[in-house]
Order: sequence, then structure tokens, then C-alpha cells
Amino acid sequence: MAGVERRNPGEPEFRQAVHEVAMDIIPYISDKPIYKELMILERMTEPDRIVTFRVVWEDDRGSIRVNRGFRVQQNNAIGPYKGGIRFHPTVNQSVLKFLAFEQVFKNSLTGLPLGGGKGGSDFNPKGKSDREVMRFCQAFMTELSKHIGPNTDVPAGDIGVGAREVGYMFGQYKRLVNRFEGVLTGKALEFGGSRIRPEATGYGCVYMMQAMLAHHGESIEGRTCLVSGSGNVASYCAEKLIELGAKVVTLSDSGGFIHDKEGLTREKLAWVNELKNKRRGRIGEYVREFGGEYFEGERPWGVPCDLAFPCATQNEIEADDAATLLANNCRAIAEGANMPATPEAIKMIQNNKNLLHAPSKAANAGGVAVSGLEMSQNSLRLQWTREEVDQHLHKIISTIHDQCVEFGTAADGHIDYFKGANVAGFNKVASAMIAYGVM
Ligand SMILES: NC(=O)C1=CN([C@@H]2O[C@H](COP(=O)(O)OP(=O)(O)OC[C@H]3O[C@@H](n4cnc5c(N)ncnc54)[C@H](O)[C@@H]3O)[C@@H](O)[C@H]2O)C=CC1
Ligand SMILES: O=C(O)CCC(=O)C(=O)O
Repeated sequence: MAGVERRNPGEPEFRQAVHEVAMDIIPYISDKPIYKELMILERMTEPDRIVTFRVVWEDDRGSIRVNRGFRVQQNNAIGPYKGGIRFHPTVNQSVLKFLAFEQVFKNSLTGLPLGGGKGGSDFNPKGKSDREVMRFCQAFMTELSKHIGPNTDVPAGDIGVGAREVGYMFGQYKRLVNRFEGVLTGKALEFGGSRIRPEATGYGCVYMMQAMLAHHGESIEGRTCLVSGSGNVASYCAEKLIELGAKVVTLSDSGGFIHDKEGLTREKLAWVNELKNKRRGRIGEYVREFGGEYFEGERPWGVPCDLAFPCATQNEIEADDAATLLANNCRAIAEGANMPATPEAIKMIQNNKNLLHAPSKAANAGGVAVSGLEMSQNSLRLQWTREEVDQHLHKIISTIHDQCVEFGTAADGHIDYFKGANVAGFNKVASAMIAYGVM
């Protein structure tokens, strides 16, 4: 860790992500000298390369705007770099390095041949017109296209990048290279997308919760659930929970959260999706339409619940939130967002063995897994049915759950899902790196 801290000054999110993994991997490799001799973990913390570039575009008033673009190509030991693109004003190198590092372990857990990467820009889509977003995406892809390809690096969506942005970026890539190829995932069905990809991260997170509860003889039905966020992951997580008979009582955005004691319904959720994806409004508007309460500037973790699904952003569960969830007897957390809990919150939760906690690497791997299936379908020039893709997704998440149990079960029977996911994700990448020799 001292080396990682020295080499990565001013990158708190990246150091946090590495520390969380190192805490599990260092004891695991202590009796396996080959990993230490070949410096496998140290090599995994250093990205293969980071590309940064200028993105220049014109706004609707004709003014020139300048943003910074990034692609972190972290590790391609087991497949082409794979991971989303984030457009948000908080994007910087530390955030993207943490996301790319996590992605390597997550992608390994899926069992598919996918390396890890992540990219994005400090561009803020909020308040921008559709044409401005299009011009930005085209300018971003003009540079990014030099560094990606269907067998090199295959980006997808993340915060601020959904179907609309993927469409604009894919169109620009196709125009630049004059080839129709599976260089992005999360594409619309009409031009090579996979069924269930939009739903996959949220659904997968619920399947992980289902697997965790089933392993302990419990189920989701009738449980009260907190969901944070109101974007892609949150909305499909809520949809699947409602379908399985749970009661979802919260959603949030960066402005605050809504609490609907009656529970969300499919109709209310459809209204939220229209609000977020078409009108691009704020979640607070929900209470004017459906009642309930809006808590400005707050997060939902104080509402009593059985199950919690952080699906907004990193470090959204802090130590005091964890204490509240524990005090309210929350039974389980499945992380839809990447690294949503701070180290202090994780420690507090892990000290209490009654709260099951699935880390993002495992719980949100459904998104990238179906992206991997989208790549397979593109190579085959085929599109599978909803049922086929959903079956694969179920199987992949259940295998991830089993790997967490295999590598995370302690002598007293307690399952540390963080340790299980870290060790299982590490093993496959490490074996490939050993096979390649020193490079
Ligand atoms: N889209 C995907 O397939 C995957 C996404 N993720 C992760 O899931 C999380 C959510 O991503 P998406 O739903 O795709 O993005 P999105 O852009 O569709 O939605 C993001 C949501 O988070 C909220 N949010 C953003 N910053 C916030 C803040 N500071 N405080 C409270 N709320 C905030 C936004 O208001 C929005 O509701 C991120 O951590 C992302 O990395 C993880 C795996 C795959
Ligand atoms: O589908 C993908 O390639 C990326 C998904 C992603 O960004 C993530 O898992 O955090």
C-alpha cells in the first residue's frame, strides 16, 4: 500500500479501491510465494495505460467549450478492456482509476473473457440540449476511436451515459472507421444491442440479493426495500423488486430522496423513467404527482427497511448511515452502484454478522456480463431472445454468488462476500498474468 500511495498522490478514490482489495488479497497470497515473487498484485494496481485528451465542442449559442476526456485501460490479461464511460462533472483520473481497477475483478467474476477499463469526461449533461449532447459525444468519440476496437477495448454506459449517448458515439465511430462492428455495448436493439442489457445491472443486483437470501433460507417477497438513485440501475432494480413482491419505498437523486410509504408501483416507476429520461427532471417532482415525502439534500438510509440497494454513486453510505441501517435491523445490502460504501461503513457492517453485504464487484456484475453477451451476439451476427439472455444472466449471477461462498466462508460459517469476490476475481487474472511471464 505504501508504494500505491506514493505513486498515486491525490487519488483518494483509487487508493480506497486498492486498499479494499489488498486487505483480502495480501493474507490470501501470504502462503503462495509465486504471486509475491512475480509482484502480481502490485502489477494489477498499475493501469496498462491511461489516455487523456481534449474534447472541443460548440454549444447552442455558438460558444466553444472545452472538456477533458479519459480512458483508463487497466488490465487485459483475460480479454479486451471492457467498462463503461461516465459523463459527470466530478469525473477525474482518481475516480476513473478506481472504477477501472474494480472492473478488472468484476469482469473476471463473470467468467467471460473480459479485461477491465473505464473512461469518461468531466462534461455535465445536466441542462444541455439534445444537440449539445450529440456534438459533445461526437467530439469525444473522434479522439477515443483511436484507442478502442472490438478486440481491443469495448466501452459502454455508466453515469450520464445511456442509450442516447451510446447511439451518438456508435454513429460517430462507424462514420470514422467505416466499419460496422461491436465496439460499444448498450447499443439499441436496431443496431446490434442485446435484449436485457438496459435492465441487466439492476436485475442482476436483485438476483444477487435473491441468491444471498436463498442461501440463508430467506426470500425477497414482502420485504421493505430502500433504493437510492433514479437512473438506469436504480429503476431496473426497483422494477425487479416490485415484480418479486417486495415493497420499494425510496428513490433519490443528487438533490434528495423521496419516501413513498405505500410503495412504488410499475406505473409510478414508468412515470419516474419518463421524468428522468425524457423530461430530465428532479426526483422531488414525484411527491407532487403521487404524494409521499421529499427530503431535500438527504439520503434514504434513515428509513427503516429490510433490504438496501445503493444504486446512485460512490461513497453514498457513510459510517453514520451504516450505523442507522444496523440500528434499524436491515438484513441485507446489495450494491448496485460502484463502491457505494466508505471503508468505515464497510468495517462497521462487517463487524455485525447479521447483515449480509454483497459488494458491487459481485452485485452489479450483471451489467457487464450482458455486455459480454452483447459482444458474443455481435460476433455471431445474432440476437438472442429476452428469455435466453435472462437465463444466462441468472446463471452468471448464481455462479458469482457460489464463488463468493467458496472463497469467503470463514471457519465459523460466516460468509464475507467482499473477501469471496476479491479472491475469486483475483485468481483468474493472476493465473493469466503468471502464464504470460514478466511483462
Ligand atoms: N449502467 C450500468 O450498467 C452500470 C452502472 N453501475 C454503477 O451504478 C451507479 C449508477 O449508474 P447508472 O444508473 O448507470 O447512472 P445514471 O446516470 O443512469 O443514474 C445515476 C443516478 O445517480 C444519481 N446520482 C449521481 N450522483 C449522485 C450523488 N452525488 N448523490 C446522489 N445521487 C446521485 C443520479 O441522480 C441518478 O439518479 C454508478 O455507480 C455506476 O458506476 C455499475 C455497473 C453497471
Ligand atoms: O457494460 C459494461 O461494459 C460496463 C459496465 C460498467 O461500467 C460497470 O460494470 O461498472
